[in-house]
Amino acid sequence: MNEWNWHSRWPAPAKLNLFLHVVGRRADGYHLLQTVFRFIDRCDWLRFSPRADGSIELATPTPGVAPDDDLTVRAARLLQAHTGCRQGATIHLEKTLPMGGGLGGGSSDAASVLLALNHLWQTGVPRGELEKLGLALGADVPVFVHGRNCFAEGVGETFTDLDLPPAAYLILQPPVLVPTAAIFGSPDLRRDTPAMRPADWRPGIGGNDLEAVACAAFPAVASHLAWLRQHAPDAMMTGSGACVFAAFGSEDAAATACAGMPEGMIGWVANGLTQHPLAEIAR
Ligand SMILES: C[C@](O)(CO)[C@H](O)COP(=O)(O)OP(=O)(O)OC[C@H]1O[C@@H](n2ccc(N)nc2=O)[C@H](O)[C@@H]1O
Ligand SMILES: Nc1ncnc2c1ncn2[C@@H]1O[C@H](COP(=O)(O)OP(=O)(O)OP(=O)(O)O)[C@@H](O)[C@H]1O
Repeated sequence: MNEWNWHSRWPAPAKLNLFLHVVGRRADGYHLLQTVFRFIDRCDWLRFSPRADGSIELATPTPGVAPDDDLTVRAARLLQAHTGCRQGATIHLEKTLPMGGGLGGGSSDAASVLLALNHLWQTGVPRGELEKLGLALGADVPVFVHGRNCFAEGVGETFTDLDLPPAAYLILQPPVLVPTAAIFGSPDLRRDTPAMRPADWRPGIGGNDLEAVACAAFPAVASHLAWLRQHAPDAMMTGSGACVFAAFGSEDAAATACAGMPEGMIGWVANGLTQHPLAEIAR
């Protein structure tokens, strides 16, 4: 795709988990999931400048994250190490997505860095190999590299692609940062939901097994969910929280519910994407 170059502004879209079941646990403690990932049109944005000195610099440090720990920097260095590439880059990251929001913001940033620098450095790593590389950075990174809405299994790295109908979502952003590891580590988490066949899933099937634990630990998640359920009974949490969302029949209906939010509640309308905006790169 020739239109992507060093002058481009690269999107890193958010995801929603349209359902999320915990169906088991691996020996290393990671959980076996079944989930449907849907990309939405709310994004972080990245720009890159080339560097001849081979170093990776983040020009816009993320508040609360040391630059060396930032998933963007770690992704760029991982690609360098994997390919032996001697080129560097300065990364500019414009954050829109909340951290610890269950929208996969940091994971999406990392995936877009892998896709963008693989293209800009011309390192030619095939997408399937990039997905595996991404898994070393986090369980949510591979799906953003994969680029298709899908039913995911394993720890979230085995995909069955899905064509999802258009949908408008109202997403509420409780003012808390939910630590994913603490939710998965809770003794109260149910880990034995029976697995389903990907072909049997339809929109509306399944809930989020992490929701009860997150609501108990973070009352703001519970109160936002309770408010949203008055307008849309199918509302649920995405990922390990904190954000909660519901699908509406139209963007107008979602916007009307959004306009009725109580003072101080943060929420916004987003549309489901048919695929990741970088889905065709490196395919
Ligand atoms: C909840 C989801 O957002 C659903 O899409 C993801 O499963 C979380 O993916 P992520 O944020 O990329 O998570 P990671 O950074 O890989 O893992 C954070 C922590 O969550 C726990 N974790 C994560 C994923 C998984 N399938 N099982 C787990 O038990 C592990 O304790 C891990 O140390
Ligand atoms: N570029 C980045 N953007 C956001 N978080 C980052 C970044 N780099 C590192 N992090 C760390 O990753 C943590 C998780 O961030 P992220 O926004 O991916 O959470 P999340 O939306 O809950 O993701 P998930 O849905 O994957 O659980 C943050 O609390 C932060 O410490």
